[in-house]
Amino acid sequence: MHIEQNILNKVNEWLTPTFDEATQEAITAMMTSAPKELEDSFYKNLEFGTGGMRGIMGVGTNRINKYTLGKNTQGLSDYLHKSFPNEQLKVAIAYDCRHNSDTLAKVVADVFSANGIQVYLFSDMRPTPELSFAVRYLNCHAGIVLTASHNPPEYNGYKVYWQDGGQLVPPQDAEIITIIEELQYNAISFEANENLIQYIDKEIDEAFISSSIENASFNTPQQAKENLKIVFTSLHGTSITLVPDTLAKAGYSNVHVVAEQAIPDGNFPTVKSPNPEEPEALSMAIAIAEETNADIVIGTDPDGDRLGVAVRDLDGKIKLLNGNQTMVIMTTFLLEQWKRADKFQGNEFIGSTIVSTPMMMELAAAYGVECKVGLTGFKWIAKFIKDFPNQKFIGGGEESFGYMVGDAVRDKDAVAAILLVSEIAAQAKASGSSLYQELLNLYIDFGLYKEHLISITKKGKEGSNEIKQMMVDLRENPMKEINGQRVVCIEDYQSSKGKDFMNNEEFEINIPKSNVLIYYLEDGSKICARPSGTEPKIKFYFSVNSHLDNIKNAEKVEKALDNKIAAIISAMKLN
Ligand SMILES: O=P([O-])(O)O[C@H]1O[C@H](COP(=O)(O)O)[C@@H](O)[C@H](O)[C@H]1O
Ligand SMILES: [Mg+2]
Repeated sequence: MHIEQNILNKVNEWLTPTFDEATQEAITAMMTSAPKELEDSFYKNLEFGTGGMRGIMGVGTNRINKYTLGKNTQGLSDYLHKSFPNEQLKVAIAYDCRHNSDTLAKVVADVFSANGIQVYLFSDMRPTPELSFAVRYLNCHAGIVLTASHNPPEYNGYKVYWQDGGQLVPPQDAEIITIIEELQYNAISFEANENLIQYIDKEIDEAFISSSIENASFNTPQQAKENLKIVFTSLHGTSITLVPDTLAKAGYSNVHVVAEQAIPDGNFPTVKSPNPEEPEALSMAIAIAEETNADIVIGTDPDGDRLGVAVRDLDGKIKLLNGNQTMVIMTTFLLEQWKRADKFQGNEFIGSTIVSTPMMMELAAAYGVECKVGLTGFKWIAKFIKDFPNQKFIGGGEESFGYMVGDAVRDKDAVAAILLVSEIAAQAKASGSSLYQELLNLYIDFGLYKEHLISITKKGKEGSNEIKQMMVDLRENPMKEINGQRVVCIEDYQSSKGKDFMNNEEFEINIPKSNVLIYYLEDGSKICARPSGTEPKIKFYFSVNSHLDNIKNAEKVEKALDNKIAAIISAMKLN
């Protein structure tokens, strides 16, 4: 196999004494046994994606290891010193349940401390939203979480937070990358200053739990809370450290924790994928809910920022909701609470993303609040809060099972979202309704919106090129008609240009550029295509909708919409 010279140059650098023996030995072995893997490991440097940097653990510039993360941290330390001269810099660090997350967290802490930066390091694994909270609580300049969220076990990652508690957004991420790229590996200071590393745990936990309860509790009577039977699973991840405690403190005593999945384990042994987006992830919890006659099933991803919810439908069958459905239920509930408490001042907003359900806009309009819509990634919702300090954020979410209540945490937060969804379910049950019934009521008011996501995995350098090519093909041969419906508008977020085919007018898109295409069809359907920024995948999002006149017809209408999505998928040759 031929490996390009520039890749070989990088490989040779990693065979010098700057790198430890184990690293050098691993590289030497790959040269003969796995040249393709060697190429994938070195052909580029890790990049910031939708949710920080993510990659497979191993040797190389395109892998997660102590050198790539050490270099990131050295670059970030330099950038912090430049951004805040003459200040005692402070950072908070958390990590998840993955292999090496704890040791990599210590490497990151060491490098920051070696650069004279005060470090607050969680003494054990914690959910990502707690880190966002801690950054603000401890007045830190930045924060890091060692996690690859729900990715497969061989992955790890580096989420970076700024002083507002939100993840880095452009152009700041590019500025930091420039500094990191200019650094040599031998410029990393690995020698810890232990005096600057302070371990944190209980105090932050208590503050975080109190804040979650304060933000996501809405006067639910104690009896209603006790009557709600919850099954909860942490899917071997971090949320076990806080969620049962938070639910108990909030008054929910009828909680069954899935014991087998409560054991943190980076192999995620009982699931194919620890991602609540995958219907299979909650199957163990759902089985327990069937046995115990529970009302609601809730599961979180390994870093505790996404949540999956399953509830009983009108026939009592357990039904998994998707991220869009939980998002509209939670948002409506919040808006309704604000309305009832007469809290609206005219400057409130909710937040969502361009690939999430358009129903969010309808909800906002109905309550007379603004819906700000950003690119994919919760960091864009957090940025709205930072950029519009005179407006009040009520809540917001995205299709990929993430939700945020209020602005104490500046990233999606499954801990607060679990409380909120429990409040909704408990209040609905107490009034003889159910969470599912509440969703159907929304469909009567706003139309039945059905969304679906397809992800096509394409790994490595070749896969990444194929994904790029698929996006190029979509741009070069714009679809005029899909499944018998005219394409009435196309938005290209890479060129920031849209075209309305009804009046043949072009328009500018006023949000930052990103490799995303959106098609709108004549019948109100919407299709988005984009490469994932966290995994080697291309994603296609479908949204269709229909009027619903009577709850009794919901199942029939939903089925018809499912069929429509299936027909669109075949028309686009994606199956
Ligand atoms: O993976 P998490 O839970 O950190 O979540 C991250 O990735 C998701 C998927 O991104 P992509 O479609 O680019 O893969 C984003 O929606 C989310 O906002 C981001 O925080
Ligand atoms: Mg996550």
